[in-house]
Amino acid sequence: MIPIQPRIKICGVTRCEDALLACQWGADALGFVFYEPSPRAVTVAQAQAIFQILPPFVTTVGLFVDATVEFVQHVLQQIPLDRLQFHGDESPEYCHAFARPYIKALRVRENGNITAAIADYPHAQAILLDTYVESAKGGTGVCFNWQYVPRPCAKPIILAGGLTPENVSQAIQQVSPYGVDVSGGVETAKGIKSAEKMAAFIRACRVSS
Ligand SMILES: O=C(O)c1ccccc1NCC(=O)[C@H](O)[C@H](O)COP(=O)(O)O
Repeated sequence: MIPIQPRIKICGVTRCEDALLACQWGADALGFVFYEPSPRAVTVAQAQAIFQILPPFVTTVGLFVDATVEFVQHVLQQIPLDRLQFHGDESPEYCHAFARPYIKALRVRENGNITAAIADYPHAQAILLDTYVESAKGGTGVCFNWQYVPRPCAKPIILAGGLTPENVSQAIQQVSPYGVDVSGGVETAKGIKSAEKMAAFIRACRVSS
């Protein structure tokens, strides 16, 4: 039987060289943060420069946090994003209104039951589970207890939050997610990806599946 390999998304890409290396090592998707307070935020111009050098067959994901409809549309008009990712408190109606495939991020709290929250987003293509941290909306480098991932789940699950080359293998074995998403765990500084860490992360994903 062919083993099921989790899809790998490298999030918070800000530089052409990091995007190219991530693709070279075999990342399936790249995430671009359109949320100004984030240290990993990109401008439309930065994202356009990266898109010009991307190879084919890599899914591009635009990440927004409680953005205005106008801002999301403004970005969509200028950048051919494959997917939208909503990482704030966006309603199901808001997420669906763009008529684009989207990923809804939900942040898992201590002892949190997220099954009901997942059911609130019937049109989401996948649910990304990240760690609830009061002071930040995401990209915290903090893991949640993977026992809280509902199994089976009505939607494909993308596991995020504090994943690293060291723990991703254990995460995949425990959760069997559709995909994994990493930001801080493959960086040398916020927004600056490490070639070695990206390679190690992707290798660990492939070995464990
Ligand atoms: O990366 C950010 O700075 C960020 C800010 C606000 C909302 C979301 C953000 N990132 C979302 C991601 O997709 C991250 O990959 C995910 O939260 C996991 O991050 P990490 O724990 O650093 O791997």
